Amino acid sequence: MYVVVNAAMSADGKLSTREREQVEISGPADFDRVDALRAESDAVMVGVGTVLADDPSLTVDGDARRERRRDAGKPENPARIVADSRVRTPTDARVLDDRAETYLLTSEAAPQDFVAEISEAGAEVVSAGEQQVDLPEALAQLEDRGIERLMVEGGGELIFSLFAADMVDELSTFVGPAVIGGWKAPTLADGDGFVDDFPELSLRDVERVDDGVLIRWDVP
Ligand SMILES: NC(=O)c1ccc[n+]([C@@H]2O[C@H](COP(=O)([O-])OP(=O)(O)OC[C@H]3O[C@@H](n4cnc5c(N)ncnc54)[C@H](O)[C@@H]3O)[C@@H](O)[C@H]2O)c1
Ligand SMILES: Nc1nc(=O)c(N)c(NC[C@H](O)[C@H](O)[C@H](O)COP(=O)(O)O)[nH]1
Repeated sequence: MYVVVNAAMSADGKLSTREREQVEISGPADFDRVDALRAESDAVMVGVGTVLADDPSLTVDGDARRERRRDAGKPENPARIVADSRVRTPTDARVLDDRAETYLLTSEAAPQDFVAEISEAGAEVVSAGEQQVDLPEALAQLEDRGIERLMVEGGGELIFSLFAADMVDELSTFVGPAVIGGWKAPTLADGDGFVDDFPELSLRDVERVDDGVLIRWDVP
């Protein structure tokens, strides 16, 4: 599986405010690039923190892009994946609508009645790990179901775990023209953080987009 992480951060490296309120960091050209990236992917993944904060739909916006996918014999929208160890996704979340297939990755710690409810609401539940989703195991199960190219949109906790599991192949960050600040505001990689053995990145390219900068890194 090839894993691309994409996120937008403020000039000071934050993904959103300390209230975890979504901020439009990207401009129109960057949002359009994100839509194209979604359309090129077999699945788009977020952590449940992002579902609770933003209620994203994670579908492809551009009609022509959805049509191209159909012409290529693919579903109109990529699958959606939510890492949600204990099933905190609300049953009325947009990721559970019928516009795309949705996988909920959970752990053995997920209450069985929540698992039943979320399956009834339309998600396919994949269980891996004891307390937290075991990402390598869960993503291997999804690879068996044909997900080869995965785009991850965040947030910071999930992105950290993917780096910690050495599962990221590519990182794109749009750095936008705002300062958000705040000790508690989510950053690109949160979780426990690394103290040594930092993942090394190799700079692929840098481009001016909207009023910010798009930086693309390979993770060798
Ligand atoms: N600017 C951007 O590009 C962007 C993108 C996405 C999210 N965001 C923002 O990020 C914030 C949410 O980020 P976050 O870090 O709070 O949550 P997150 O989206 O990273 O979700 C984290 C949650 O995922 C679950 N999870 C399951 N298995 C896990 C694992 N192995 N490792 C880590 N988490 C696992 C846990 O319940 C954990 O609490 C929101 O404020 C949202 O607006 C911004
Ligand atoms: N690329 C990007 N630039 C931003 O400025 C920003 N705030 C996000 N945030 C990502 C977050 O996950 C959002 O929730 C989804 O981008 C919304 O997705 P939908 O349009 O609802 O599908 N992402």
